[in-house]
This record gives sequence, C-alpha cells and structure tokens, in this order.
Amino acid sequence: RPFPVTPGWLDWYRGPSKPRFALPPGSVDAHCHVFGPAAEFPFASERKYTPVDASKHDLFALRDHLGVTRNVIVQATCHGADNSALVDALRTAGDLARGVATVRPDVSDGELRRLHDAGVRGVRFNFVRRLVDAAPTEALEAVVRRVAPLGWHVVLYFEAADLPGLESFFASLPVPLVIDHMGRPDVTRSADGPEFARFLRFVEANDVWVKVSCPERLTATGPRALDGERDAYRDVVPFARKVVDTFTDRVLWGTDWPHPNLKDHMPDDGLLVDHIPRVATTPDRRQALLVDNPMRLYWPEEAR
Ligand SMILES: O=C(O)/C=C(\C=C(/O)C(=O)O)C(=O)O
Repeated sequence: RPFPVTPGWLDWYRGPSKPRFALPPGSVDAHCHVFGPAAEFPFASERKYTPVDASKHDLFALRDHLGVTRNVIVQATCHGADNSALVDALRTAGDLARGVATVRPDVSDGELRRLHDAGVRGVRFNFVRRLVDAAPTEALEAVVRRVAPLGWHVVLYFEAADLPGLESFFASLPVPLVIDHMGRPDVTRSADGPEFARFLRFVEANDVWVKVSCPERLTATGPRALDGERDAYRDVVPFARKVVDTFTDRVLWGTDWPHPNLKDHMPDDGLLVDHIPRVATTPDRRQALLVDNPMRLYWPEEAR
C-alpha cells in the first residue's frame, strides 16, 4: 500500500445506530470529509497523518442512514491543497453538497473557477499545530484577496488558547468567518469563565458563524467512548448550548465524519445526531442550526 496508515489509527465507526432524534427535513451535515480512496486520490506529501480511506460513497451512505439531506464537505489537511477528492465528491452529489477547499496563493483563476463550479464556497485556514505548519498571514491574506470576489468565506480551525494571538488577524479578514468545533474550548474550564467569554465576544464583534460540532473531541478526559454513554457529551453541553442560544442564526452542525485523529474511541455517528437536542433545546433552534443557517450560507439561492 503506497500510503501506510498512521499506526494506531482508529477506523471510522462501521454500522452506526439509527438516530432516535429525527433530523428535520433538509438537515445539513456542515462539517465532514472525504479521504481518498488513496489509490485514486493520493494523500499530500506534507500531511501529518495518513487515514484509512473514507470515500464519497461511504459519506453519502452515512448521510442517508442518519437522515441528513445535504453535506458541506471540508478539505482535510491529509490532502493538502489537492482538492481532487473533494471535487469528485461534489460532482457526484450535485446540488446536495457544497465544499470548503484548501488553496495556495498562486492558485490559478481557472482552478478557482473549477472549484466554484463544482460547489466550493469557502477556503479553510488551519492553525492546529499537530496538523499543519502554519502559513504566514501574508499568504492567507493573499488567498482571501483571490477568493473574496467569488463570494467565498473562510473556515477557521484553531484551538482556544491560540485565539488571543490570532484574533486581530481574523477580524481583519473582509469575508464571513466560520469557526470549526467552537474554536475547541478547554472544557475543563467554565463555560462562564473568561476564556470562553473572550471567544463569545469575538463572535459577537465579527461576521462569525460557529460550528457546534465534535463533542467527542471536547471532553475533559479527551476523545472517549461515546457508544451509548449519554454523559460522554456532558462536558461540552454548557459551551454548545451557550453558543446556540446566543447566536441562534449563526450556528452550524456537522458530524466531522470520518473523525480523524481520535485516539481512544470512535463515536457512533447515530449518537452524535441524538446529541443535537441537548445543545439545541427547541425545535426553532434546531431548525436554524440544521437547516436555515447552513442553507443561507451554502445554498443562498435556495434558502427560505
Ligand atoms: O476533522 C477535523 O475537523 C478535525 C481534525 C482534522 C482536520 O480537520 C484536518 O486534518 O483537516 C483533527 O482535529 O485532527
């Protein structure tokens, strides 16, 4: 095999449960990935992990199993700036998927047009050190200048401790910002504490959308078993509820399938769906989180 899988890699959950919570019609999984297949879509030489394959077919089978209608497929670092697997998945899904790509400052106009025509509507900037060597802000600003005319937004992946050093750069970007996994708060601290308050002020002060995703990553004990453990989610609930209640019209949800870089346990994606009512506690909040907000951001031509 040309791309030996990272030792100890956890395969994505096979045979997820059928959710007890019925997703509203038109629900969007606004954060998921496709990996390979490596034989067709090689992984990037600069990657920091090598996952098992997780194909578009596997993703769309999960979509249908969970009762999701649409996907926003996000380029993962293992594919670097080669968006081929993403574009292939978008072309197969047609109007049922949109994408977030990774591009470099020298990306051609033709490539940007190809990405947009396939359904890409944003670029991703990753600041998580275990995943990438951070690009200089000048390069990221150059990318934004290239993609802003297309109406694209920027998806940001960072850890809460790094927000103070990144905040002014983020606020300077002239496009909407979408934050992955709530900016990965330290859930061993209080959701009413100064760290999360700083995050909430940042969201309030800027054109920022927040993904309330990845409860399996945001736990005091680290990624852990979620199979049937309702309380495995307890640590993130105060944080996610606060975000959904405060920014109800700017929150998004996603499975994060196939869940890269989890070390101990792999979530049953059916249980991730059953978690949603714990963080979006009314039907109106769930309609906004799962349907209206992602439609407005990724399918504005169809949004109600
Ligand atoms: O899938 C996620 O969103 C989380 C992770 C990885 C990536 O996003 C990526 O490699 O692009 C992670 O925390 O390892």
